Amino acid sequence: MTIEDPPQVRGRGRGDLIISVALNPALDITYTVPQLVPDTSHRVTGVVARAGGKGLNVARVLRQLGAETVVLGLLGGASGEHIEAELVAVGVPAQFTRLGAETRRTVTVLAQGTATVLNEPGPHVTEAQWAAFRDAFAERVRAARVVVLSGSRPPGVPETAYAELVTIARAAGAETIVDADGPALRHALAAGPALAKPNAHEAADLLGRPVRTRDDAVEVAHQLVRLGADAGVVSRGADGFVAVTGGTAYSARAPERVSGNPTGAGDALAAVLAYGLLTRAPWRDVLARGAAVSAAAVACPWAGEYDDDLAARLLAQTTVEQLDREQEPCHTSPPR
Ligand SMILES: O=P(O)(O)OC[C@H]1O[C@](O)(CO)[C@@H](O)[C@H]1O
Repeated sequence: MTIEDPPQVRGRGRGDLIISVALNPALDITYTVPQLVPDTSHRVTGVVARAGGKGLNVARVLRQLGAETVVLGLLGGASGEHIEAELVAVGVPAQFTRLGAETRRTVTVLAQGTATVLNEPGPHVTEAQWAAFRDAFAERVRAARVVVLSGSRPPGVPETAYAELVTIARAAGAETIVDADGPALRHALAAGPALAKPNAHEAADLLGRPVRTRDDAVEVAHQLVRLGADAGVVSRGADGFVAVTGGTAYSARAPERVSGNPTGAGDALAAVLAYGLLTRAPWRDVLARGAAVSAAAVACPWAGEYDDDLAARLLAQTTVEQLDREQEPCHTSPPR
């Protein structure tokens, strides 16, 4: 199956639910300083604390897109309570497996158009807590059509975690998007997700060298497909992203550079791709919308939302370029 060929059989009368998995949510602290200078102290001119982590950002954008979504994740301590209260306040449904330890914080320092990000590793998760989460996921995924698996794993969650969740989701008839890196991405690819979406930095590991150019990104997107995904998308920050499915590569980019906070732009792209899988919109339209919405997310000061008006204006001028078809080797395995 390629992304362009919608599956003929849908689930057992399931609705339009998209699950966004948040194994390592975070209280995202964003500081603004006039200038960031290492080895000096700084007066912070702006402080914002918001519920974040990739899974939460994806869910928020899905909600803004009009999708029905629920966050499934792991949470603990006072920052966990803050996160849960905030999700209730913004109307994003969530179901968390409780941890004894404190949910992490991340710190983003905005200065002169740059964003410096410090991500804590997260709380330790026991085997029993991971098993409890997996059971809750297996139950809930039966009602879902699409699952987004994004972000880092807290200590204690195995590197096969996303692979296990892809396998459970596929068995339940739901499609999966994986946004991860390192061994977690490799294992998840082998489990056959519908789509993998690392950024260029995260994908470098698969190429064995930095992903610098568009050609590098195309090469590694093909690699994502060879390793098991139906489609591979590699995001390249302000340069947009490349997407490969069915042996064909596409490049999409917003028509202008948007200044602001790029944190969470990749999460906005993952949300649009998930919504595209759900609606089976034409692939090119999904890619154009992904480029417009992720660029419009940069205009918002915090991760997990995008500027609606800007997204509509950018979308009207976004073009998706089809690149060369890859020459398939003779020994490729048959499509699933
Ligand atoms: O899960 P990680 O890969 O550690 O990334 C977490 C961070 O990334 C963001 O989700 C932005 O992509 C932030 O909200 C922050 O929490």
